[in-house]
Amino acid sequence: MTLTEIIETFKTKLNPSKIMDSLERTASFYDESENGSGEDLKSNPYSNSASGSVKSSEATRITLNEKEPLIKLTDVWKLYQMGEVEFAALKGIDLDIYEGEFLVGLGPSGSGKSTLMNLLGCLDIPSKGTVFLNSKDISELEESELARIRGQMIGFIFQSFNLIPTLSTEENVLLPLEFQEEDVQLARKKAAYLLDIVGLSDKRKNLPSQLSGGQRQRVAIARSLAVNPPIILADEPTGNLDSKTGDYILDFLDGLNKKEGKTIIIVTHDLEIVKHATRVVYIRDGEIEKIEIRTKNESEEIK
Ligand SMILES: Nc1ncnc2c1ncn2[C@@H]1O[C@H](COP(=O)(O)OP(=O)(O)OP(=O)(O)O)[C@@H](O)[C@H]1O
Repeated sequence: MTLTEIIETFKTKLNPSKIMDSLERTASFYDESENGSGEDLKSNPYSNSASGSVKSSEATRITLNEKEPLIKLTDVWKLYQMGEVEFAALKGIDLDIYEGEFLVGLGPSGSGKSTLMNLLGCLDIPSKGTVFLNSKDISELEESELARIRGQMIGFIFQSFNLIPTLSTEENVLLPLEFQEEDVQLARKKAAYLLDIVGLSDKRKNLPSQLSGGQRQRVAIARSLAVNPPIILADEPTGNLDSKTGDYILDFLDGLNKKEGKTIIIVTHDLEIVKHATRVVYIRDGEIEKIEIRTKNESEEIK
């Protein structure tokens, strides 16, 4: 199925005209470039320099100063109604996350890690308490405003954020750029560049079903980086991966943190991930059990 055919299918079912217009422009660009434009898609479209970095030249500090948290949770509760019974998945979480941290949330199954990630990623709002993103109370924002901020600021590497099965690897990476109304030609250069840095240039035409689990995870990473967000949230990024692919992904995220200053937040069961952390938050039964600050030496000891 060609991209144009996929768009026609979507059109008849959904008809979100703005997105469709944008996708159509992409399709026409594809059709033209299929004939071979000979352009260099591997030069870094995020930067004027050829440093091989995702970092854009316009990347700047988000918070006013380093003492101000990028994300702040105060007395956050998440309650689920189970028939007559109310279940507290999070019980009064207080947590400040600063720009440039590599924060790992560790906890057993059912401790509330994914619930916490949904709140940190502004995908959900707390039942009680407040989540501030760059000093803005997220529950006071309109859904459209929240979606816009989320789209610009946060890249998600979640197992549940599945790739769209009918779109190729490259088209999946292009999607967030379409939502940001990125110039089609630049968007395509960005997608090609990102697929190159996650080592999947040769798979750009493949559908997700034609990729291994680790390759799909790498596409999800490329997609999460497409809009060059300053915050990356990852829920079990190494889950179901062989150790080699898992290490590759963690080293990649580590590089984004150390070289690009991106804020990385990961929740996991995987103790191996701790060695990359600047702080480890231990979660148990919906509460923070303890927080550990890690120095470089401690991180190296674990290796
Ligand atoms: N929509 C929901 N309705 C009711 N209970 C829920 C809901 N979502 C999560 N829970 C419960 O909240 C608790 C925390 O769930 P959560 O998914 O955050 O845990 P987790 O630490 O991420 O677990 P895992 O490591 O197994 O993914 C669990 O007891 C779960 O059953």
